[in-house]
Parts: sequence; structure tokens; C-alpha cells
Amino acid sequence: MTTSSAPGKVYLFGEHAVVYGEPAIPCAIERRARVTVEPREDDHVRVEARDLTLDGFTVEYDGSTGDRPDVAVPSSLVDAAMGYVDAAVRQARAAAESPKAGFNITVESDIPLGAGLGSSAAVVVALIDAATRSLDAPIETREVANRAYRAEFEVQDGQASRADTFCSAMGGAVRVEGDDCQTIETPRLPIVVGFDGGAGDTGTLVSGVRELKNTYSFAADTVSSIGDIVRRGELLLAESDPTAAPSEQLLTELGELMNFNHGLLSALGVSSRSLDAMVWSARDAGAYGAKLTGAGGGGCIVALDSTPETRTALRFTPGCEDAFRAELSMDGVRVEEP
Ligand SMILES: Nc1ncnc2c1ncn2[C@@H]1O[C@H](COP(=O)(O)OP(=O)(O)O)[C@@H](O)[C@H]1O
Ligand SMILES: C[C@@](O)(CCOP(=O)(O)O)CC(=O)O
Ligand SMILES: [Mg+2]
Repeated sequence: MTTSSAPGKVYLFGEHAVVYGEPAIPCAIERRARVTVEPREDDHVRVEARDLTLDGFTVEYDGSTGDRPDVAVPSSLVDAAMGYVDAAVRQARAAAESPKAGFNITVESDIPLGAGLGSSAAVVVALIDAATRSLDAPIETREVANRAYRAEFEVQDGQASRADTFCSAMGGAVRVEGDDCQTIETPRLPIVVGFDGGAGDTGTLVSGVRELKNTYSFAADTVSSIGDIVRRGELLLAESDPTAAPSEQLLTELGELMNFNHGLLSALGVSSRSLDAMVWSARDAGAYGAKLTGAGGGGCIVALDSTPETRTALRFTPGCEDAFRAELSMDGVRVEEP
């Protein structure tokens, strides 16, 4: 039995645009998905995912035939829910060169689903790591990231960047531009997350942006402007001392860029009333800046504030269900005691 865990993330800058080759800077946060994998004698895959959907469920199906599990919900819902787990199992089998390996898989996660904190990437990364280890065929962390990207790419119909999966596998802050993935050093940023209790569908939101971008040249310009914001942001981070507390000037400038980034994401149609309400509430409370994080449509915002003010304001914001400080997680994927 092998258990691996991997962190979720927030985007400081650059979600969506990163799908089209612009750079992005996600930061891993101390909210993790844990996946326990036990190899089986047969080629079946049994998945226990209690955090999945409202009530969670357990299914067993024959992974070799591609038969769907026999459960009393529409199969499209099961496919949507199981897509990432299925794709990660395929990647783990391929990496271990064991196409018929069967597994008992248990997924536990502190990361809300579909909320922009990268639950899919964390589950896929932890699953690939644990499954390959359980077959005595461990792979390097960068290869876990690569396989996890291929799983997300498959599930999101070819519309995925390497950002979420690389960040979850490596931990810390990272910079991703196309296939170029690097870890970067940043000062400890005072990250606050607000969560509206909702979710957005990553595939659908990415398709919406793609359509706008293909229809309007100004939407394509908006995507490249997001890239400009990220380049500006990474310069600020590169010039700062990662071992010192972030300066007031750095936080002010990063906040301004985050505000701008949110405006452009909003123009691309991926914000929502509750995300906007949380963003404004954070700004009114004195946050340096605030933006939605991840695919959008509902879910989470990320703000910078060293004081408790933003958290307090968010907790009183209608539509905000939870607000918490998110520490940067320097640990990416790691093995856990089962
Ligand atoms: N705890 C979990 N157990 C099983 N699958 C999960 C879990 N968390 C996330 N997933 C998978 O990830 C999907 C959500 O991913 P996505 O829409 O990309 O949102 P995000 O990555 O922002 O959370 C879920 O529909 C499910 O397939
Ligand atoms: C919108 C996007 O840039 C980020 C999606 O993040 P999340 O799955 O909502 O956490 C898509 C991607 O990079 O694959
Ligand atoms: Mg995701």
C-alpha cells in the first residue's frame, strides 16, 4: 500500500492565457490531496472517492475493458467525475509498463472540487506517484508532472497547460510557458483565499475563452496582455529577495498587477457575480490586490493581505462560504505514511 499526497495551488497570474503559450505563475498551497494505492491480483480498478460529488461514492469496475461502473447516476456524470482518475490510472500503467495492473485506490482531499485550487492536478499527480511506486516502478517528479499533464490534457480535450500539474508535482512557486517549466523563488507572500462554495467546469470555461479569442482580435489581445502582466510580475519577483519578508512596494505592485489580471479575466467572461463580490470585498478591506484563481466561473479568489482584514471582510461577504490564509507549500508530491 502506498500513499502519496500533492498540493493544490493558486494562480498569482496567468491562468487561461497559459493555455495559449503565455507564461503563468501558480503557487502551491498547503491544501493537499492524498491518494492511497494498493495493487490488486486482477486488472480491476476500485476507486473510493468520498469527497467527490455531494455525497461521494465507491465504485468498482473492470479497468481493462473500459466498462463503466454500475451506479445509479447518469453515466455522463460518472464519466465527468471519474475522468481524471481514469486518465491518471492509464498514465501510471503506461509509466510502469504494466498495462493490466489493477488497483484499489482511495482518494482523500482538502481541496474543494472545481474551485480553481487545482484539485484535479493534485489528485492526478498524487495518484500517478502512488500507483507507480506501488508497482515498484517509481518515476522522477518531473516525469510525474509530465504524465499528469498528459492526463489533464486528455480529460480537458486537448485544452490544458502544464501549469497546474507542474506546480502540484514540484511545490513552491513555478513559472510555466508552453513546455518550459521552472521553479522560481519568491518571498513568502501573504496569500488569502475566498471560496464561494461553487465550482466551474474547467473544460467549458477554457472553450469559452478559446471561442472569444478566435472570434475577436481584441480578445486575442486580451490574452497577450495577460502575458504582459505575468512578465511584469515575474520581473518584480526576480528583483526581490526571496529570503526577506516582501516589501510594501513589492506587495503594492504585485497587487496592482493582480487587479489588472482579474479585469482581463473578467473581460474574457470567466468571472462571476460572487467572484467579483469577493474580489471587491478584499480590495475594500485593504488587500494589495485580488483576482479570481484558476478556471473561474465560481470557486475561489486569491488576495494579498498581511492583516486579518481581508479574511474578516470576506467572511461577511454574501456569497462567500469560506476564507482562509494559504501558506505557500514548498513540498510538491510526497510519500505519506499510509
Ligand atoms: N477528491 C477527489 N476525488 C476524486 N476526484 C477528484 C477529487 N478532487 C477533484 N477530482 C477530479 O477533479 C475534477 C475537478 O477538476 P477541475 O474542474 O479542473 O477543477 P479544479 O482543478 O479547479 O479543482 C473533479 O470533477 C474530479 O474529476
Ligand atoms: C484555466 C487554466 O489555465 C487553469 C485551470 O485551473 P483549475 O483547474 O481551475 O484549478 C487551464 C489550464 O491551465 O490547464
Ligand atoms: Mg483542474
